[in-house]
Amino acid sequence: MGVAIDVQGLTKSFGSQLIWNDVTLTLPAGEISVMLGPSGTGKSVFLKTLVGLLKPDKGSIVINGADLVTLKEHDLYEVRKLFGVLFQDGALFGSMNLFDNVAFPLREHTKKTESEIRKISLEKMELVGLQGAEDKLPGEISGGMRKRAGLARALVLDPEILLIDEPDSGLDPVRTSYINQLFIDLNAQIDATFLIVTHDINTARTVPDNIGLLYHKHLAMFGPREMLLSSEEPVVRQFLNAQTVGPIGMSEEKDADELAAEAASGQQLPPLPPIAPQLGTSNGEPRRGERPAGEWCRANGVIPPPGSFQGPHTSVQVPERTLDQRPELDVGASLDHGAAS
Ligand SMILES: Nc1ncnc2c1ncn2[C@@H]1O[C@H](COP(=O)(O)OP(=O)(O)OP(=O)(O)O)[C@@H](O)[C@H]1O
Repeated sequence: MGVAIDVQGLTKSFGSQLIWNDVTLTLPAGEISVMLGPSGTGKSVFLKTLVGLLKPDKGSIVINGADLVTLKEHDLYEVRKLFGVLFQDGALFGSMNLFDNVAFPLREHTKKTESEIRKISLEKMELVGLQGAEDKLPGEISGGMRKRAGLARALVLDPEILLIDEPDSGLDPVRTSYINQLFIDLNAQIDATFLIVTHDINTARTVPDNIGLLYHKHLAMFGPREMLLSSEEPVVRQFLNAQTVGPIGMSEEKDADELAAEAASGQQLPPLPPIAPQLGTSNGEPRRGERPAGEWCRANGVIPPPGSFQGPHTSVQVPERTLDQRPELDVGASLDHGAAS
């Protein structure tokens, strides 16, 4: 279970508006990847393109040897069954109760009997902690419950790929933690490939195996979590540390004058914070894509910031870093776990 998605040279525009150009990355099978980026950089457009709802101008999206971009409508329909998608608001039908919402894809896309549908739907509702809420209408429940109902619905067809758009939008930090834990536990149980779009920096730091950053109409970087979290690239540092100092401005990237003024006033990005330990499963079983903490840093001669990986269960020794071994912008767009083994 869980398939890799191999994206090569993907480009998307709407009319004359280029959204992103030449995006190349591999989402590794069974791992959790997070896509970050300032508002409007086309993260949702990327998810919709992956699932075939939007057609790219150029490039390929290869899953199990088939390129989604060139598939005929009928074959695309079949490949789409590999996907479960959780949209921002759960995208539930307001007039249907939660059970009927969750059962909907099974009734639409399978020939299962009503008793089979009931069994599967209740099982997925239990998985996301919604047992007992079957008869509630979407309008009667909280945003967090709606997201979990959307997740149960995304799971009923046993997807091999889960695309999740801003699961934390509108959730308080505690519920965000619960839903993040749910993703990690689900990933360990069902072994699907996850791609999560988020603005939540804590989620980005602790949940994924891999992180990508869309910025200025391209994929600025994509790679193992430790690579991004130890990166000295200004745009990565600014974004992952939620700073105003750096190349990203309020509406777009800052121009040379603004950056010069920032430098002249002595404003600098603060030092990198420690790399937090990756969140584990709640039952202590290893994650699908689990690697020893600090492994990427060790393999690449990068010293993580002081205090990194200091969690309840981890304490790691890493060697001296040589600066010229640091990853550079753009070069990490394809994963190189081989280097880390
Ligand atoms: N169907 C469409 N037709 C035309 N333009 C679109 C369409 N869908 C999205 N866009 C444009 O693409 C750009 C990227 O939108 P998208 O929603 O993917 O950004 P995002 O990175 O997900 O933003 P946010 O973080 O704010 O949710 C926006 O300028 C948006 O207006």
